[in-house]
Amino acid sequence: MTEAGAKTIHIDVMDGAFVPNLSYGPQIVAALRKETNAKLEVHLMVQNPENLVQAFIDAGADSILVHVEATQHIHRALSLIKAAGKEAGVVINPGTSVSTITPLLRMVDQVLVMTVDPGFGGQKFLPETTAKLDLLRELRGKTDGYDYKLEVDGGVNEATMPEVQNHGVDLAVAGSAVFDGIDAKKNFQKLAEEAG
Ligand SMILES: O=C(CO)[C@H](O)[C@H](O)COP(=O)(O)O
Repeated sequence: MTEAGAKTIHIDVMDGAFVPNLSYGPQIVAALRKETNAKLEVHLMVQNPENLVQAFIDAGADSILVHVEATQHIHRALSLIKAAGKEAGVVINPGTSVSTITPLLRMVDQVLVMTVDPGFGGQKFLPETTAKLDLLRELRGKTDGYDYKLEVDGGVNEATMPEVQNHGVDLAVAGSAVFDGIDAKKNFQKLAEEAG
């Protein structure tokens, strides 16, 4: 993917508890770190992410995203990431409103708005989530100290990319739109070209 021009690799970590699926741990991040200088963005879909952030920092993550729904100590999780000099992002599921994270917006580098319920690739984009992008952009525009990037994840493909771009996203995660089919490099380049 980096040969195709990808600057960031989004790594989905799932624990089989916060989401009904299981993926991998920090070893995969450490292995990738040895192979690439691309930005490694770790999306922790795990319960109590504050217990795991250090392991992913040690493995070489550049940025760590934690779900507000996954912990009673979201401020602690984000503080640990920031204290290590890494980028910190907060993630909200489709059923979570922006007001849940407003006390955190000053401390984050990124807000990831899930455009599907997390757990599986290949799901259908939920258009009702885009109102949150507008609100987050509006808040960022009018509030001193809000300096986060806006990101979406889930169901992003050639058909939905223009829609999320209309809502002003800075970053979009694409899974199946890139990796389904026979030529992931070509898929990525097509999507990146469309995004401009
Ligand atoms: O985090 C996810 C699943 O838990 C995302 O949905 C995934 O990263 C993107 O996959 P796709 O582009 O196929 O929807």
